[in-house]
Formats: sequence, structure tokens, C-alpha cells
Amino acid sequence: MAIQDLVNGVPTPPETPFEGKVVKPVHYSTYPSPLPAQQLARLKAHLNSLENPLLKHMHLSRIRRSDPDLFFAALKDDLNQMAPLVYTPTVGEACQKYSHIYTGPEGLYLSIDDKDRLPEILQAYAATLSRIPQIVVVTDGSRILGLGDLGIGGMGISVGKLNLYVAGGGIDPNGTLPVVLDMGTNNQTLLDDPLYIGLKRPRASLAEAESFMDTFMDTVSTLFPTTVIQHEDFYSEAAFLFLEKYQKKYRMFNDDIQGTGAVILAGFLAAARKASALSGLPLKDHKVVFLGGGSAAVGVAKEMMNFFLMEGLSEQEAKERFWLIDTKGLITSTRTDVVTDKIAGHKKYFIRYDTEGKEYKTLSDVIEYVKPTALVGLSTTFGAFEQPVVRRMAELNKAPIIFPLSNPTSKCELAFSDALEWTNGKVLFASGSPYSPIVYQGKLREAAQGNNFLVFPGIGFGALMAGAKHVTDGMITASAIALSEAMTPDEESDELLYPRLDRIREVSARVAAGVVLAAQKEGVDTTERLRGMSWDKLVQEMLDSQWHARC
Ligand SMILES: NC(=O)C1=CN([C@@H]2O[C@H](COP(=O)(O)OP(=O)(O)OC[C@H]3O[C@@H](n4cnc5c(N)ncnc54)[C@H](O)[C@@H]3O)[C@@H](O)[C@H]2O)C=CC1
Ligand SMILES: CC(=O)C(=O)O
Ligand SMILES: [Mg+2]
Repeated sequence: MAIQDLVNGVPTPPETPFEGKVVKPVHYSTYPSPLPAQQLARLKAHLNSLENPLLKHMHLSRIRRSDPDLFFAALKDDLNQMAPLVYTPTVGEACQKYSHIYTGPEGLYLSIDDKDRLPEILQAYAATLSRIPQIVVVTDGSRILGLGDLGIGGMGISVGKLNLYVAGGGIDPNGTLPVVLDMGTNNQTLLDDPLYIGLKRPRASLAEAESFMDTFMDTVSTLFPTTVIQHEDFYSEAAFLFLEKYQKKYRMFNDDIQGTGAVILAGFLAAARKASALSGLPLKDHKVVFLGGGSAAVGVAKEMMNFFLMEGLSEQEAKERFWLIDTKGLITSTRTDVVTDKIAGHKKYFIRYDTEGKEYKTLSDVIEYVKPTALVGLSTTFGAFEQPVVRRMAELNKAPIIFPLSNPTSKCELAFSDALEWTNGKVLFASGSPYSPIVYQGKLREAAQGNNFLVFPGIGFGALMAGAKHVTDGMITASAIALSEAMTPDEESDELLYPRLDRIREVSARVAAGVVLAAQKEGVDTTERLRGMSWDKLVQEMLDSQWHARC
């Protein structure tokens, strides 16, 4: 299928001539339409009859396109069960197999081959719309979760994120636009696959990609001036380049760098307070080791610096609470790639200058050297937090903070059951993909899900409601604070690190309200009627503006 067919939608099949007449399929019933509650029960029964999560994902995907009200009612009804099907981990497999399970277009597929015609294509698309999009999620498919370059299959993640914008944030589904920019792929399996839908060419260079992105950002922001654009799952160099270039120019943010940063800052605030209450360690003395030095790790570490700044440390002192490890070991000033200036630009901020020429190659070496209170995994490496490391964290800390955040579950650094077992239940745990609760030593333990989906719907919604000219760093940090303050006393006493998913609409409204207030404080808002509102009124305003399924 030509990419152009995907942009315009699959062509309508020709009508069948029959005895000289055009015969159209007839659907006719004298029975009343099924009740919405019945439809919901029928959908659940169908899902229960399917064992394979990918088949459930595919069925849900068809329902989303044929009956969005039913689909979003189902998500709202039981987000704990549904999120793993429409989002991580199943969405990862769906992106990997995208061209095999494809049954029709789900959004906008734009090819780099059409770069010069991009404004024309987007204008033609805009002319078909009855309203302009509120939120665009765009990826180039180059780093989908921890699964690498999945080319045009990245559309699955744009769709998955927008599902949560609707279900969790209350955005109207008609205001969502998933986009994949097809810039080729370096994934040989896809290039060799006869069913692969995308361009069969090597991935565009960063310079080519930048030029395509410039046109995309400019055209979308001109055609849809109020739309919020979320960048998703670009490989790290591209992610940082685009964020730096567009942050102050367009109403955009990068979910992996900024959204993840905010959600983990909120979880760390909760975890560090619990750990310090047990150990007596001053909050400012926490020490955080990261396995991973990509967009997510650097984004999270930079956002987490706010924790130490709030405790009164200077920027330099705050930065020194972090140790980042990549495939070459601890990032130090004496490492060869640092000395020769071959290290990626985004890693430079966290270079350690205090290691006196000694290199620390393995995670165990770094743990022994730093003796951290917290260990964060954003390395895309399944099982990288091995038993000796986890046991050592438990020896060093009364309540070790361990956040294996890589997605999907097949890339997670540490399973929840192992974390409990190897720390004798002492761990303060959050993972990027969900784990079921476990009864451990007679007590029900719930794994926190440290995933940016707890904030991005509120960031996007808040930016939209505020009419923010840009999404500022202050608005991102405000989303983290609002999330951490959204915990109920019950959730606190159940030792949770994040609010429960069944309150996601209220939590997203609070996050959005925090984002609006920050936009106002920084003078980037344009929605005058929200100015001067009390916190409670603002939260209510966000709740009242949420979309609800008619089901
Ligand atoms: N929980 C959440 O909300 C989020 C989770 N993520 C996850 O974070 C992971 C990383 O994402 P990015 O930073 O964008 O990817 P990336 O590919 O840019 O970064 C991965 C980093 O890990 C390092 N690394 C890989 N294997 C390693 C090993 N064995 N030991 C030490 N370091 C190793 C690499 O050198 C690189 O610095 C992905 O799995 C992604 O799904 C990303 C965003 C949000
Ligand atoms: C959650 C997310 O954005 C990621 O894993 O890339
Ligand atoms: Mg992502």
C-alpha cells in the first residue's frame, strides 16, 4: 500500500455491479439497539474469552474505531485491567507486529519522501476536519519503549498515549491526532518483511530528520495554533535536539524527557520521605544511581534535581547527588569518550569529576563506591538489577528505593517479586510497566507504576486550558508537585508512592490545575477567565471540562 493511501485513508472498495444495479450491503433489524451496559458487558465477555493480550489489544483497537464511546467507557470502567492492554506492556508487542496486525489507518502517516509536499498534505488533511486537534502525539518510531527502531510501527505508541489522554485526562477523542513520521528504519527485520507498511530505506540522518521536523512543527502549529504537540519515543539525540529547538517556539513538550522526569520526581518525593522517616537520613543526603544515560535517565535526573533544590542545595550540590552509568560504565571525566569529546551532548551535564582517575565499569562497582539510597533503571536491559546488587541495596538501606523503569516488562530491570524477595520486603518499588499486587509475608504489597501516563494527560490538558504559549520547565515541575500532593490519606497509609489508577480523572485534573497555575505564574498563559481562581475552583474547572463517554 502506498503511504499516500494511508494519509488519505484506505480507499473505499468499488461498489459491486449486480444485474445492472448497484447493490449495497444491507444491515436491517427491527430489534431495539442494545443497551450501552449490555454492550459493555458483551465487550468484557469477549475480552475474557481471549487469552492472548495481543488479540485483546487488536479487538479493542477495532472497537475504538467503530464505537469510541464503548471503547472509552470500557477503559474508564476498569483502567487497571485495560491499561496493560492498550498501553505498556501490550502496546510494545503491537508496535513490533504493527504491519502484521494492521487493519486500517489510525491516524496520520507522513513520509519523509513527501517532505516538500508536507504543507500541502497537512492542509488537505485539515480541510477534512470539523474541528482542529487539541493534542497531537508524534513519533518517528526510532525508539519505541525499550524495543528500539520500529519504524512506522511507532503509530501504535502515538495511539496508545492518546488513549490515555482520553481515558485518564478527559480529552475529547475527536480532539486527538496520532502521528507517525516515517523516516525509514534501520531495523533489518522490518526492511526484510514483505508486509512492512513503511518506507524501505535506511533511517534518515539527524540533519534530514531535523529539516523534516522543522516543516512538520511549523505547518502543524500554523494550521492548528492552539494544539499541544507531544513528542514521543524519538531516539535520544533527536529527542534532546528537538526539545531544545522547539520548546520556546511552539506549544510542545517531550514526554520521555519531561513527562518521565515529572512522574519520577513525584514518586521519589514520596519514597525518599518514607525512607528518611525510617532511617533518619536528612532528605538532602539521598544519593541516586542511574543505570542508563539516555533521554529518559537524563530527563529524570534533571527533573529530580528539583528535590534537592527544594531541600536548599545549590545547583552544583544537587547535581552531585547523581551518578549515571551507561554501557561504558560510570560517566566520569577521565573516561576515554569524555576525554576525546565523543560522548553524547546530553550526558555531559552529569559527568563525575570527583573519581580521581578511577573508572567504575559495573553496576556493582558503582554501588560499592557510591553506597546509594536509590537505584533507578532506564537502561532497556531486562534483569539488569541482579540479586547481589539488590541484596546489597537492602544491606545499605533500611528502605532501599529501587525504580526499574524500563518498558515494556520484557525490558524491566527487576521483577516486583524478586525485589520483595531479595530485600526481605524492605524495598520502596516503582516500575514503568505494571505488576500485579503480591501477598508477601502475609501483607498485600502493591507495585507503584512510575510511568509518565500519570502526568502527560494533565500536562497536555493544562497547557491547552491555559492557552499556554509554551510548555515551560516550571509547568513540568508543577505537574510533579500536583501529582505528589494528589495522594489521599488512605493511599498514604497503604504506603503507596502514587495515587491509585481508579482516581486518574481527578488526579489528572489536579495535575492540569497545577500546570495552569504555573503557566499563569510564568506569564505564558492566555486564558484570562482562569486567572485569579482559587485552587479548588480551578480543579473543578478542569474536571468540568473533561470529556465523558456517552455509555
Ligand atoms: N517509566 C516510564 O515512564 C518511562 C520509561 N522509559 C523507558 O526508559 C528506557 C530508556 O529510554 P531512553 O533513555 O529513551 O533510551 P536510550 O536507548 O536513549 O537509553 C538507554 C541507555 O541505557 C544505556 N544502557 C543500555 N544497556 C545498558 C547496560 N546493560 N548497562 C548500562 N547501561 C545500559 C545506554 O547506554 C543508554 O544510555 C526505555 O526502556 C523506555 O521504555 C522511557 C520513558 C518513560
Ligand atoms: C512510557 C514511555 O513513554 C516509554 O517507555 O517510552
Ligand atoms: Mg515514551
